[in-house]
Amino acid sequence: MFEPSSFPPCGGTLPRGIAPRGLSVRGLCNPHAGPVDFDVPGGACLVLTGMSGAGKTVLLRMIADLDPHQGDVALDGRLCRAMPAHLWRRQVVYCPAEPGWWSDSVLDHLPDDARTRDLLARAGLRDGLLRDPLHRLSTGERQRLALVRGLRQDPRVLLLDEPCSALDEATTRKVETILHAEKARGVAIVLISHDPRQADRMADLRCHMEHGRFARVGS
Ligand SMILES: Nc1ncnc2c1ncn2[C@@H]1O[C@H](COP(=O)(O)OP(=O)(O)OP(=O)(O)O)[C@@H](O)[C@H]1O
Repeated sequence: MFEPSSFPPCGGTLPRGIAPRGLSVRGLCNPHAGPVDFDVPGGACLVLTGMSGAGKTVLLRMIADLDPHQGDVALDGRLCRAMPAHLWRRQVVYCPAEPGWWSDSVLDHLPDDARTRDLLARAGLRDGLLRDPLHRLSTGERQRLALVRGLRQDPRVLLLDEPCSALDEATTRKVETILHAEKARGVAIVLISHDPRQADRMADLRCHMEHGRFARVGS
């Protein structure tokens, strides 16, 4: 059974000012983005903005430990580099702008149970979609399904790359209601959005990226 607490914090003194709570990022960089430093407490949403190519996706992929990087990322003072990758990614869930699927069957990706059906309903998705082949689903349906798949892991951190880019206004609001509920249960969210109104509705913290760096930081 997975026990996050079985990975101890790094002794009494955490390296380079890493926060003892929430998501903490210090000196994170690779050739395409960074270095950046920031903290997202549990229950808060950092909205990441910036022009196409600014480095937003690269930043999320480094936090998820999917791209090579230097610097430190920690959750509740526990360093990513001190933890097996699969355990890190079970807690720190990345939902890409274009979700990947390893089979065409929705049921290969998430179980048909009450929790899934509840999440589907809250995301505005019909139950019957569980029996459909993935290639028949719309872009927006696949986008929301990927979010449901991520939420099924009960993440501590959600890294969301334009999760509503294919959605209409009403469906976007349903997804935002889900994200507010995740915040209320203490999940830290990093959300890439090109929609200023969504940023206003969701952001507790804001960072605007230019050329791989944070050009503006605010709340
Ligand atoms: N593995 C790689 N090799 C070479 N260049 C890369 C690699 N990964 C990312 N880049 C480059 O880094 C830059 C930042 O890419 P990134 O995908 O993070 O942009 P973005 O801010 O998410 O843009 P968008 O809003 O269009 O999604 C881009 O110029 C991209 O081409």
